[in-house]
Amino acid sequence: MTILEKIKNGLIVSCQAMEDEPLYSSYIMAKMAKAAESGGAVAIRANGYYDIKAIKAEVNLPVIGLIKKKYPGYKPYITPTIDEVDKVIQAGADIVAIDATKLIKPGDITTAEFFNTIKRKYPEMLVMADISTYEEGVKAYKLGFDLVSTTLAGYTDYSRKSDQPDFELIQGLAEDIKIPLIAEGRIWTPEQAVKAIELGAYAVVVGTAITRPHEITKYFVEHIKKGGDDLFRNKMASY
Ligand SMILES: CC(=O)N[C@H](C=O)[C@@H](O)[C@H](O)[C@H](O)COP(=O)(O)O
Repeated sequence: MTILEKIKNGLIVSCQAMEDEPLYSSYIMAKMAKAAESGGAVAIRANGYYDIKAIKAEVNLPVIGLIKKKYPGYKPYITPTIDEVDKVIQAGADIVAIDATKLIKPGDITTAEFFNTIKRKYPEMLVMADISTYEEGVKAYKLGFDLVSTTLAGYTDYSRKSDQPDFELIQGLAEDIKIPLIAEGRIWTPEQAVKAIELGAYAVVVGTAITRPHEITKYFVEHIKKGGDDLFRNKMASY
């Protein structure tokens, strides 16, 4: 089975912790990936050379690798230059995810130029386009990317903001591009994951709702507080 066949209609779990997060550790991310594998995930999305390496050693699943790195003066931070691409591939990733927005990347190069450089150097490598709008998704498809993901929807200055997944974008791109469209970003419930697949997504990525316990805790605490406030108000109103 090819990698794309393996991930079809499945759940990809993003196992990422940044330096300022409590679970920042390649050991912990590898265990997170192991847990995701036991639960039936079809692939893992991971950030950083050491995390990717540790995860590849721990699980028998395809890994979508990226390296988040900020360069002064440039906005793209997901695998923004060929140096990060090299490292992602050296770590053993099966797919490399890069910023494929319209934003100019370090070295003043466009997504098209960057993509061509990658494919010249690594013709066999699957490259995922992390995009934020419909136009960027269509452009990535036309450039020859292997997959498109809605990763950056809501995270560029000019894309639609919401606390929900961008279902309109998922549906629009799934209909109009002839390569796998991955639904990613703010998917918190199984119902939302199913909806994304029903709208045409090839697979779904869930990160925070599975692998960022501090955010999951916050989500519960906020709901309890809000519920508690409403309850309190209702109680007061009844006196
Ligand atoms: C915008 C950005 O930098 N997204 C990153 C991309 O790799 C990750 O921080 C997200 O966790 C991932 O996309 C999964 O999304 P969510 O955690 O919402 O399920």
